[in-house]
Amino acid sequence: MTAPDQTIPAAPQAPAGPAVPETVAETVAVATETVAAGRVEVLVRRLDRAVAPPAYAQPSDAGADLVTTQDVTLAPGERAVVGTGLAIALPAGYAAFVHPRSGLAARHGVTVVNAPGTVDAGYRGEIKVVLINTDRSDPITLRRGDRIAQLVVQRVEHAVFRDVDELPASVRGSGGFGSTGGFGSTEGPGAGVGAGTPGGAGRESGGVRPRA
Ligand SMILES: O=c1ccn([C@H]2C[C@H](O)[C@@H](COP(=O)(O)OP(=O)(O)OP(=O)(O)O)O2)c(=O)[nH]1
Repeated sequence: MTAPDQTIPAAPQAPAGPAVPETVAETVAVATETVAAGRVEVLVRRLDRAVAPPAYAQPSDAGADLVTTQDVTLAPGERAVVGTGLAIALPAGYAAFVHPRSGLAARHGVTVVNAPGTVDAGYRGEIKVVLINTDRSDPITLRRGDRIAQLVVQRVEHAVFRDVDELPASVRGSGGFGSTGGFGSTEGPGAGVGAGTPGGAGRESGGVRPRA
């Protein structure tokens, strides 16, 4: 494998990202080091060889930056599906989440429509970012190599969904959006979305009753 001539740095101001192992021995060494450091190894396939693997700009960052592989101009209110040039294989029990970058959001109103986008462990296609320009007057142009989003890798539980007739009581009950007050809600618990549905807010009935 030859090194790419022109790699798009994932985080230009950050220290260089992880070196890409070139041989089997290097790959094994990197994997061993990763496990020893208590980190999860994520295999990255660079569909666009000029794109570096995702990198954390700071050691304590939760998200690794993703870049766009294309120039894109978004008019006010316009959205676009943008390629990152990367595909990954996550270990079973993990997912990766495509989050907006706060700086882009605060300065330009650019965010991720489906935030956070969910990348399933079994997905092998290119990671795409669904961007939208929420600014009401200014278009924005993003250039190939610009950092547009961040990828957060997390362990996820697989639930066993058990069908029951009643749920255990809780302090919140079925009080939904806004039921704890604020934004004009003056009626307290039970006023929010969800109140009044079967088994409503403040319900006192007891434990789980399995479906007969
Ligand atoms: O921001 C995102 C979100 C998803 N994906 C990829 C990875 C994910 O595994 C796949 C499907 O995403 P999701 O399950 O969210 O989409 P869906 O609309 O529910 O599609 P599907 O029916 O294929 O699950 O698309 C991305 O590349 N970027």
